[in-house]
This record gives sequence, C-alpha cells and structure tokens, in this order.
Amino acid sequence: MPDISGEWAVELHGVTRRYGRGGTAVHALRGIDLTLPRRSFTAVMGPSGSGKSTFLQCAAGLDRPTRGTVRLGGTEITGMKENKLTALRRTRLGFVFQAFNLLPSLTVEQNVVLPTRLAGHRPDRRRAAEVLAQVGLADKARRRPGQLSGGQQQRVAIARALVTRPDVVFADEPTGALDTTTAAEILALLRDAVDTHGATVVMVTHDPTAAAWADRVLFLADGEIADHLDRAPATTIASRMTALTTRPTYAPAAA
Ligand SMILES: Nc1ncnc2c1ncn2[C@@H]1O[C@H](COP(=O)(O)OP(=O)(O)OP(=O)(O)O)[C@@H](O)[C@H]1O
Repeated sequence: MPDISGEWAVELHGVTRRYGRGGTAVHALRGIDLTLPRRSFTAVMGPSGSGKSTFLQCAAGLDRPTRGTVRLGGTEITGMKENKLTALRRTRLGFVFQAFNLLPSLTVEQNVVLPTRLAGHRPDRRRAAEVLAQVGLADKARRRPGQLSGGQQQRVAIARALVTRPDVVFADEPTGALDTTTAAEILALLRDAVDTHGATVVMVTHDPTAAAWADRVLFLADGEIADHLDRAPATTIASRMTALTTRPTYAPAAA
C-alpha cells in the first residue's frame, strides 16, 4: 500500500504572496520552492522585511498564497475551506510563539490539552503527562502559567505543540523573549523532539545561535530563498547573514 502520508512534512511549490495591486504592490514571497523532510529541524533567517513571517504564515495555512501550492504531511491545503483548514491546524500542526501565548486562567495541563479539546476530541491526560514529562514539567501540571518562569512557560507551549503528534511544529522566534541559558534549553528540547520523538520543526529566528541548532538554515532575501547552510556553526551563519544584509539591492549593469 502506498504511503499516503508522503515523505515530505512540508512542500511549497511556486508560492508567491503579493500584498496590494499595481504599482504599489509588495511582493513578500516571489516563488518559493521547498521540500522539508520529516524528522528535520529547519531555521528560516533573513533581513527585516525579507518575507520570513509571510513564509511561516503561508506554510502554516494562516495566510493564503497569491499563487502556488502548499502541502503539509502530504495534504494539499491550498484552496482548502477555512473550517477544514482550522481543523487541520488544530490536529496536525503545532505552534510555538515568542510570547508563549498560554491561557492564564487554565492550568498547565489544560493548556496542553487545549488543541485536542478545540478539535472536539476528548483530552488524553496520559498523553498530556507524557509530553509534560518530555519537556521536564511532569510536576507542574496543576500550576497556572503565571506561577512559572518564562522558560517554563515556553516548555508548556512546546508540550502543547507536540501533544497531537503533529506533522509540523512552526516556531516563530521561540527564544526571542528568553535569556541565553534558557534559550539553549528550549532549543535543546526542540532538537530532542526531532531526534528522539520524530517531530518536524520549522523555526523563524533572527539569532544565529538559535539557528545553529537546526539541520538546515534557509536564508530569505527579498521574498526568495537566497541561500542555505547545513549543520553550520553560529559564526558561519552570522557571517552569511551579514553578507545578505549588506549586499547591494541595486547592481549596476556591467559596462
Ligand atoms: N499585511 C501586509 N500588507 C502589506 N504589506 C505587508 C503585509 N505584511 C507584510 N508586508 C510586507 O511584506 C514584506 C515581507 O514582510 P514579512 O513580515 O514577511 O518580513 P519579515 O522577514 O518577517 O520581517 P521582520 O524580520 O521585520 O519581522 C515586507 O515588505 C512587509 O512590509
């Protein structure tokens, strides 16, 4: 029987995203072609305005491309009706944000099972305990987010992102609000989710040290994938970023 789930976690083909029309149109993405294998950790970097957020939004089905197709875990989401897309996001995608985005009135465990609940399924408390143990918070299930440190809150967000065993976890600057030591702990957890638990992670970051935890770093510039690095150290990533940021946007024609 063919593997209908597909070998790729994320596939983008000819994805463009234009805001506005005519002379004032902004071309945020200019034809992105990309396939990310399952069990991979990808970082997306690029100068401000290069299209990182737009890329993440389009890849995660939070925004619709102007042209092109997006497949997640083998399922084409382009043109999918909004309610179906919402259901897919709740069950097959995980999200981790810079600001944690936990609900303060719910306990840690209730936050973790929220995607399951919103998808209309009965919360699986055993699975919640499993992912809380995975992120080192087995003893914090009954706490509320306000009683936890920033790093602990982001661990809860990671547990929530992993609870449904999603096809892809999308992380938007997950360490942006954390100090260096705590950031490293969070990145180690994401790395472990990929290596030990078979997750697929796509992370937007400005930080070369964070990107160095990924298998591959994609560099966006002017809405295109301008470059990539595999298993590179932070220093190499930082100098590639500098080269991108300082490259001329207007190259005079050769005489
Ligand atoms: N809703 C919108 N309407 C019009 N233009 C937009 C909109 N969203 C983004 N853009 C433009 O699209 C381009 C890409 O923006 P995007 O936010 O994806 O970049 P980014 O790399 O995430 O930037 P940053 O690092 O500053 O967050 C920018 O020129 C931006 O001004």
